[in-house]
Amino acid sequence: MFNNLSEKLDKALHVLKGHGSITEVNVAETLKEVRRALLDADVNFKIAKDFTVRVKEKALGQNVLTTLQPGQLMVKIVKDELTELMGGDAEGLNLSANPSIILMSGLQGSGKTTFSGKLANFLKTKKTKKPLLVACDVYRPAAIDQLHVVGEQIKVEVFSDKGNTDPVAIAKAGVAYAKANGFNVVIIDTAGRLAVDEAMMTEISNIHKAIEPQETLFVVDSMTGQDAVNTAKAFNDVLNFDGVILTKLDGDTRGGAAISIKSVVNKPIKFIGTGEKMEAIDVFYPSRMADRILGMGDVVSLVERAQEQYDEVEARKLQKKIAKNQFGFDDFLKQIQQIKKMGNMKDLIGMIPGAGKMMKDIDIDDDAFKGIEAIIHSMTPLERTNPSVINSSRKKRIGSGSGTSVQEVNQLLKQFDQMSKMMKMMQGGKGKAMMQAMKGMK
Ligand SMILES: Nc1nc2c(ncn2[C@@H]2O[C@H](COP(=O)(O)OP(=O)(O)OP(=O)(O)O)[C@@H](O)[C@H]2O)c(=O)[nH]1
Repeated sequence: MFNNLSEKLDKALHVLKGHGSITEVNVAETLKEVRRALLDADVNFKIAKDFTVRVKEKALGQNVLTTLQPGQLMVKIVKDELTELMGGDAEGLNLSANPSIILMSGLQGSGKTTFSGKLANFLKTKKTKKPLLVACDVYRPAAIDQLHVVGEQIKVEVFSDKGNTDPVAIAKAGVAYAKANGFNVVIIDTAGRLAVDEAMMTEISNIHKAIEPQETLFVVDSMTGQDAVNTAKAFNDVLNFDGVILTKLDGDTRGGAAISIKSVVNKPIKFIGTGEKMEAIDVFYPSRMADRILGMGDVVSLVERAQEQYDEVEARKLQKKIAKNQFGFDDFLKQIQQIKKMGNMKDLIGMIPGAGKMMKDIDIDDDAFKGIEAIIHSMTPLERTNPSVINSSRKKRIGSGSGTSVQEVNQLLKQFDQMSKMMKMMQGGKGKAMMQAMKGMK
């Protein structure tokens, strides 16, 4: 996420981060570089210019150069301004009505259908709501099918009416169905077009008038940069929407949309989409995003994601197994699956302060665990619970079964052995011995 921008800002702020004396001249030079970095990230020219002017004014106002740690203060000012630019505080959804109606708008392919599913899943699991999805794309039957597939996947009911060509009527019928059947949130997925056009705007505005949603959300593909901002403006002029959803932030987006959208339409970004899976949704926190852009990581979100996957009962079972030396490959597999549920690896690593920069040239694919999983899947139940039985002929069989080499099998066995020892030590509180063991690990 935003690798290029992070790298450029890091370079721009290098001097201020304590790598040289700070003078009025290099502060000015730094700000010029910051502006260049923002422009390269496709941030609107005026926004980038105003941003640096504000940072400069603040720096002057706080007499940065005379403070004890001018560099750090400057970085803080940049961070605060970046946070402010992206919206200040996080803003949630208004779900006070029963049912609360949420209308999705946006261009075709922006990710409306996917996000509708993600949001329904999010509200169901986190806010214990009972959502209903309503399919209002009357032009593409495939779009209705897609929403049904999503609904099945997350176990949320989908309301549709395939023969009906009137999206307003479907939306109204969907809301009536929700009221009659005890759904307290209605998420209405609408049809998008390839570009902003009058027919689409009239249609969405008619749906909007007819159902009076509590939340009208505008979904936009962050990869489209400045176009995203222009489209947002066009939709906002017609719908006066309540919030923006930025999708595809997991890709190689330059970041311009995330930074500029709030100041152009004066509406908060409420959620971001970070992948194709239903779990790849995050509440948008401007301050955490600023931390990430400035390479400071986002430990809070990382811990939150870990907590979401944390199952106390399972954790206790695991603890007992470790204590009894019974931690096997099946348990290991479960752990891997839990990590995978937390999101894609590059994204997770980017949340660790400093790690994003360190790992920027290393290609971490989402299937980083594929080899390990294949090896474990090729083991027999006995081998999984009791790896010591794995002799050389078993290793050969596992290697050919998993499409890996005997060396790879050996490597995994060795790492697993070291890890088991380490976990045992952690249980016993033998910190020093654990450090010794860790030295031998990759
Ligand atoms: N990588 C990534 N892909 C996404 C994300 N959100 C959606 N997609 C993908 O983007 C494509 C378009 O998403 P849809 O949800 O079908 O878009 P839509 O806005 O409903 O499009 P129409 O129904 O055609 O109007 C699909 O292939 C999704 O899997 C995201 O956050 N990250």
